[in-house]
Amino acid sequence: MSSRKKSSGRTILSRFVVFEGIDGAGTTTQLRKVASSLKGRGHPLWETREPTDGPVGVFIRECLASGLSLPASVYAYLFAADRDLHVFGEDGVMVRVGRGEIVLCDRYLHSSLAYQSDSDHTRELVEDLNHRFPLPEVVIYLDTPVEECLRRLSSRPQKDLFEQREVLMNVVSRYREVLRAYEAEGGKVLYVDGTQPPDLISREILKFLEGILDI
Ligand SMILES: Nc1ncnc2c1ncn2[C@@H]1O[C@H](COP(=O)(O)OP(=O)(O)O)[C@@H](O)[C@H]1O
Ligand SMILES: Cc1cn([C@H]2C[C@H](O)[C@@H](COP(=O)(O)OP(=O)(O)O)O2)c(=O)[nH]c1=O
Repeated sequence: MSSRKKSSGRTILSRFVVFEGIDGAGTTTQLRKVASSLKGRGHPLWETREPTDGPVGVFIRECLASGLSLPASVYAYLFAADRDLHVFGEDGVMVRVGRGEIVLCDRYLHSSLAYQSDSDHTRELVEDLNHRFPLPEVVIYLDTPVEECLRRLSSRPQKDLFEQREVLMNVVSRYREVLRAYEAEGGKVLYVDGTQPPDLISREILKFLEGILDI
């Protein structure tokens, strides 16, 4: 099955599945559970994440962990640079979906649009920097209230730069716009209640994916 579909000009990559949500929403937990289930069914898949474990991604994580308050535009450039290698690199997303793998990715360009677009100027910059990247076939959005996320994050040894109430409240409202625009471009979104027990969530996600991927 072709890995590329055109919709409104943007390439939509079949078998490319992205997990999104604010910090603490449960994306890492769900990606791991869904990956384990799909591997158990014999599907070749790649578990990946942004920021990546590549050189730019590692640098970004160091900046976030240190609380380095760079302008949103600078983070936009950094995430886009990390994404370029992640998507177009020799062992990246494009190559892997092209050879039939399912790619499960914890965060993608939707995070840039939600976290870095804190003004009209940066929103335009983020859109410019990300318009050449292909879109995933599916986004799984973990809809978990900010207060619940903050409660979960409180058990972490340190808070990253964006893990603050006011920041996350703004990110949630931007995610809504971002995902509506993605759906208008032909993307499929599953909005799942992130406060449910983890196993219930992953069962809901797998049921949704069974209807879309040939799994
Ligand atoms: N559905 C859930 N209910 C309660 N706690 C959860 C749930 N999903 C994840 N958690 C817990 O919340 C914390 C953050 O989960 P994680 O998957 O790392 O979130 P994210 O990757 O979105 O930041 C972890 O301690 C995890 O065990
Ligand atoms: C991919 C991406 C992540 N981020 C942010 C979201 C997170 O605060 C941080 C790191 O993501 P992550 O390691 O997924 O943090 P968490 O597990 O708490 O969700 O990077 C952006 O601001 N823009 C982006 O484009």
